Amino acid sequence: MNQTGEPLLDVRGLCAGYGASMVLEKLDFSMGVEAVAIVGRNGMGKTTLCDTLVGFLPSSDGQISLRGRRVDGLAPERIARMGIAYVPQGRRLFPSLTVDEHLAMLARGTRNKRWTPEAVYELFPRLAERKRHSGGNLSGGEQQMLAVGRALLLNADLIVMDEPSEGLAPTIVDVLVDAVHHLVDEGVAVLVVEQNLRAAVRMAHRQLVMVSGAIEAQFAGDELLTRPDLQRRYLGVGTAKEEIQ
Ligand SMILES: Nc1ncnc2c1ncn2[C@@H]1O[C@H](COP(=O)(O)OP(=O)(O)OP(=O)(O)O)[C@@H](O)[C@H]1O
Repeated sequence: MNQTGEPLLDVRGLCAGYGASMVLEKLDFSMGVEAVAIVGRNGMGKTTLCDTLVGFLPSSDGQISLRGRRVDGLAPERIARMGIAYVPQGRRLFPSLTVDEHLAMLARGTRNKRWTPEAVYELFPRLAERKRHSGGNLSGGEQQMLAVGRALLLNADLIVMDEPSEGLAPTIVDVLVDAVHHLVDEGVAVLVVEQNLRAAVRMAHRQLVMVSGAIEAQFAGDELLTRPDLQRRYLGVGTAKEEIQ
């Protein structure tokens, strides 16, 4: 919330889907300048929510507001300019462009703005060492850092990340967790979809559980991690030790 009590992002009664098949069913949530995780079983609509928030998928009903301004119905480029950046699953980088070139492409017009390629290199020193490597030659973790760096160069108020820890080594997940905390300290909100519950809990103090296209429950801190009964009920996992990474 800001000083006027208005949330950064407010989602009300959001409905979206593919043709006749509705996936998001009157979904509600709001968030301030904080990190919030969306967790849930496969196929519950998490990626559909991300795609709808950033305008890749049109909503069929409901509202999405960023600092009180409606963004639903706008084109993705417009939503990005208004302050929502997307780090999609799979990262979508250009295999033949170098790290520097990826960042330079978005750095135009970043004068006097908080996030510059230099600031991204400071946040991820590993990327600075790889400046001249092409996207196709980066490790999964480096690709993820570059994808987050690109989103930062849009000087967004909110970054939506879909499964950022997927396929990454634990030490690289640690770097991402630190980066998310740093971003929030810098005033950038992060909405992160995560299958990895441990990573979700470490990145975000507040976790929303998505069931069949709606937010069914909300947890804070590490309660979900320590409660196998809740994991079974909401995430469909067996025992915490066996299945939570
Ligand atoms: N392009 C599409 N066309 C039709 N149906 C789709 C499309 N993308 C996703 N779906 C369906 O929408 C539902 C929600 O999928 P979504 O990918 O949003 O779930 P998810 O919670 O992100 O799961 P996962 O973690 O497996 O990606 C699923 O039933 C899926 O089959």
